[in-house]
Amino acid sequence: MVYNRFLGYVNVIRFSVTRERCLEPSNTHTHTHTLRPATAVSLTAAPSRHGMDEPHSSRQGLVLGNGPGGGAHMHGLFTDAETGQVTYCLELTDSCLAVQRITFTPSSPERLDLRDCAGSRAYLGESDRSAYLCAYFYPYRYRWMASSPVRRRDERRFRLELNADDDNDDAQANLREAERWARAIRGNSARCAGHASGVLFSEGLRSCGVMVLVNPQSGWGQATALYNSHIQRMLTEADIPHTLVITERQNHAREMVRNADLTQWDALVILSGDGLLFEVVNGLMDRPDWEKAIQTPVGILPGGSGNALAASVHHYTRKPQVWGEDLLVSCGFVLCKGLTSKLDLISVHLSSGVRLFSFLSIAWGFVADVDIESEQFRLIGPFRFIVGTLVRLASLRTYRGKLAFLPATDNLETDVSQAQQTHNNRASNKSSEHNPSEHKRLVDHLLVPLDQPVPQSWTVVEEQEFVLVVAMFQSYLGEDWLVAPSAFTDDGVIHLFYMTAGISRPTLLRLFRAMQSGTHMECGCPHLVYRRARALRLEPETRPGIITVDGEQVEYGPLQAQAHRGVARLITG
Ligand SMILES: Nc1ncnc2c1ncn2[C@@H]1O[C@H](COP(=O)(O)OP(=O)(O)OP(=O)(O)O)[C@@H](O)[C@H]1O
Repeated sequence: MVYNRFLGYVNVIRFSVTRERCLEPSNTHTHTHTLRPATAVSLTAAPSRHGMDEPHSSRQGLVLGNGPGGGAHMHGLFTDAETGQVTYCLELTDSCLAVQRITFTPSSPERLDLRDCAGSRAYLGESDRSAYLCAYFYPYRYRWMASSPVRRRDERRFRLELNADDDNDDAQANLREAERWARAIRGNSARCAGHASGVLFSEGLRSCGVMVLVNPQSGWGQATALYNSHIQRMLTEADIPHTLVITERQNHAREMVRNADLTQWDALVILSGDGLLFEVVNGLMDRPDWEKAIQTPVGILPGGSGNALAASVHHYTRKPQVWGEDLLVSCGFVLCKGLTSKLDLISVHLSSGVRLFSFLSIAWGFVADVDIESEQFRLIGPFRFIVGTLVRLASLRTYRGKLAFLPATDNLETDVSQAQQTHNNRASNKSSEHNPSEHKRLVDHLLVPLDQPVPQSWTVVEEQEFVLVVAMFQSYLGEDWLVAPSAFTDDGVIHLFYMTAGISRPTLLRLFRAMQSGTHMECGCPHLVYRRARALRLEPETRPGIITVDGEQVEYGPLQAQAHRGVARLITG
C-alpha cells in the first residue's frame, strides 16, 4: 500500500514538472463576483454556444456532409500555430480528428480519439489576422516509472489564414471558419460521449451553469489550489460556465443547497472530500421539493483526504487505479464529458430519530476508528489513514454488538415486493403511529421501528464480537481501499462486509493490503464475510465507540438503513 502510494506521489511530482503548455490568450472572460453567503466567487463565462452550422463548403474547410454517426465530416488545411510554416491536413470524422503533416516530411495521419476530447474553441490572433483553432484532449499515456497509463493533457493548436487581404472582414472570415471547426469538434465529441448509456447534464445549459463548491479546509487544505491549477482551466476548455463557491464552515453547503434556486444550476460539483457531498445530498433532501431537487446532478472532484466517491467514479470508467492529481484530472475529464448516471441513496435512521441520506458507506469498529482518530494527522493528507491503521493495529480491539440484514436476491423486484409486504404489515399494525418524515419522503418499506425485532425474512448474524462492520454503497472506501469492486452507482445493493473477532494482526494487515487491489475476498479468510443486502440493522453494545456515515461521525448507538435505488444523479464516466 505504502509502495503504491509512493508511486502515486511520484506521479504527482512528475505531473507538475511535465505539465504541458498553458492556455494561450483566451477569448473567455473570468469575473469575480460576490455571492452571499460564499466568501469568494468567480464566474467563468464560457464562449457563446451555438448549434452546429449547416454543412457548406469553403475555400479551406470542406464539409463533406454528415458521418455515419450523424456528426459533421470535414476536411481542411491549417498551419502550425507558432510559425505558420508547417501545413497540416485536418480531417474530422464521427470518432476522431486526424492530423496529417503535408509539408516538409509528410507524416501519416495521427488519429486523435474524440472520446478523449474535453473541448475545442476558436479565437482571433492578437497581432495578426489569422484565426486559431484549439482542441483539448486528455488521452491515456504512460509516464516514466508508472505502471499504468494516466490521462494527460494534450492541447492541439492550428492557425487558419484563408484570405491574403489585410482587412478586418478577412480576419472575421477566418474566425468564422475556425469557430465552425471548433463547434463541429465539440459536437462530434459530445456525440461520442452520448453513445454510452447515460444522459448529458450539459444538454440545455442554464444561466448559472455549474456550482463548484470548494471546502478550503479539506484534505491538507489544497482544494482551492487544485481548482486554480486544474479545474478552472478544464471547465473553460469544455465550455462549461461555472460559479465557484468557497465554503466558510461546517453545514454552510447544506444550508446553501437547501435554499438555492436550483432552476439556475445544471449541476452541483464538489471539489473536496466526501463530507461536503454528504452535506449537499442531505441539503437537497431537506427541501420541501426534494423529489425534484435530488434530480440535480452532483459531481465529485477529489480535494479531501479520503476521496472515496472520486476513486469510485474513476473505477467505473474501467481504467487502472490512479491517485492524487491523476485522479483529479480523471474526474475533471469525467465532469467535462458530462454524462450522468443514477445514484443510490441509503436512508439511515439513528436511534434519536434523525434520518440521514448516505451515498457511500456506514462504518463501525476498526475502519470508523481509523477514520476519526486519524483526523489529528490531517496535515499529512491521505497518509493519515496509513498512520491511523498502524496505530489502531497496534492497539487492536474488538467491538460487541448485533448485526442483521435483509439479503439482496438477484431480483430486485422480488425484494421490492417483499418490502411492500413488510410495509403493508407494518402499516396495518401501526396505523395510529405517525412519522411525519415518511409522509413526505421516500418510504423505508423494509424497516420496522428500531425498538421492534427485525422482520423474519432478515438474516441475524450469529457472531456478536466484531473487528469491523462496513456497509459499502460504492466501490471505494478511500483512494486506496477498493472494498467492494462489484458495487455500482445504482445497483440498489448494500455491500456488507464484517470481520469477526479472532483474526490475527498479520492476517488483518494482509487483508488491508489486498483491499488496495480489491482482492481481499480471494484471501479466503474465514473471519471476513461479505453479504449483499437491501437493508441492515446494527446495534452496538461496546461503549464508547465511533460510527461514521460517509466518513462523517454520527451519534453512537443503534441504527438501521435501507437502500433506495437510483434516486439521485451522479456525473460519471
Ligand atoms: N470552510 C470550512 N471550514 C471548516 N470545515 C468545513 C468547511 N467547509 C466544510 N467543512 C466541513 O469539513 C468537513 C470535512 O470535509 P470533507 O469531507 O469535504 O473533507 P475531508 O474530511 O478532508 O475529506 P475526506 O472526507 O475525503 O477525508 C465536513 O463535515 C464539512 O462540513
